[in-house]
Amino acid sequence: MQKTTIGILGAGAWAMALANLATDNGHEVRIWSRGGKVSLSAVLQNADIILSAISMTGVSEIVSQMEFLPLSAKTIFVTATKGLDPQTTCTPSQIWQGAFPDHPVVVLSGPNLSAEIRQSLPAATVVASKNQKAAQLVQQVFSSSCFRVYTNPDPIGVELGGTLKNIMAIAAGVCDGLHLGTNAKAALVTRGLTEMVRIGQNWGAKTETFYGLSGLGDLLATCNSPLSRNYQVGYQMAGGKTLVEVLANLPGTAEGVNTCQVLIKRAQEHSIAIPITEQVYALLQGEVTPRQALEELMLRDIKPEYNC
Ligand SMILES: NC(=O)C1=CN([C@@H]2O[C@H](COP(=O)(O)OP(=O)(O)OC[C@H]3O[C@@H](n4cnc5c(N)ncnc54)[C@H](OP(=O)(O)O)[C@@H]3O)[C@@H](O)[C@H]2O)C=CC1
Ligand SMILES: O=C(CO)COP(=O)(O)O
Repeated sequence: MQKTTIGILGAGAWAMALANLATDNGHEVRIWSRGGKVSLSAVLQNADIILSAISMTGVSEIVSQMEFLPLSAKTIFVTATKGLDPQTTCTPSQIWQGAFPDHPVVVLSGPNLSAEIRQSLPAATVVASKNQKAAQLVQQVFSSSCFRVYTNPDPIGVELGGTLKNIMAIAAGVCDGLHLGTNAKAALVTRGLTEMVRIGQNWGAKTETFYGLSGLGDLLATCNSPLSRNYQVGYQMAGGKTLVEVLANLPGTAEGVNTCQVLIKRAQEHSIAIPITEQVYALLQGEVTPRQALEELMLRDIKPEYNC
């Protein structure tokens, strides 16, 4: 395929794993980070693709900086951040699209623990956009024998899958940390997926997207791996540490902590039932112990599995 120029925003674990994939495929990659030597305008100049893999806390800020910088009219934006904006509850792709309405925006999300990808272990992901050509170009740029990339026409569904599973990964870490067993874990992950689908439907996402790689796939990866920072938050809190203690030693970002807070706000505004998220939030706030959170979930009113 043709060689493209890719500007990558962020130099964290995920940004560098994606940079390696594109470099290995022969593309020109320029990396920007706030502490780095290369200027933002130099990284953006004539870029075919600008990929953001910065934490949610930095997205609005970087978007505002970029609005005043020159861009190629053909530039495609790719967002790989898994979080929600605390002020607006918007997803990263909504922020990028709002600021750059004339450019295609592609969401890249899937079961992609960066430490495994950097070892070239096999993995699959999804690139989703309303602009099919843009998604196909990004698919080609990152596809390889160890990284299989699928396209998808539901960006909000793909993005929410990767974002919401972080909360369930915290809960799964608690489940394993308390040694609650395989039945409990299966129940948690399954009801967690139901909760994710309910939130997604309210947001206008397609239900089937949540049963794909970016939903169920990422849920399975992060709820079962000690490599997941979100899982580690829950696991270590179940072991008696406070959130502050866990975050002080965590390598990198656990987006589920902030996402949980934003989701509580959004669920209240839209009357969405999110019992697991509520318990994770109460735990993170120090309002309940892991055992109390478990008890609250187990003793909820009994009811049918699905609302028919
Ligand atoms: N690691 C993984 O396995 C995966 C991560 N993701 C998602 O990718 C995103 C980044 O994760 P990850 O790379 O692991 O996190 P890291 O903590 O390793 O890196 C975060 C990056 O974001 C930058 N950043 C943070 N705040 C700002 C800001 N205000 N302005 C500019 N840059 C900022 C950091 O810069 P600095 O170093 O200067 O602080 C750093 O480059 C998250 O949303 C995560 O959920 C998605 C899939 C896989
Ligand atoms: O999103 C991820 C894997 O797909 C990374 O998970 P953590 O952010 O919990 O490490």
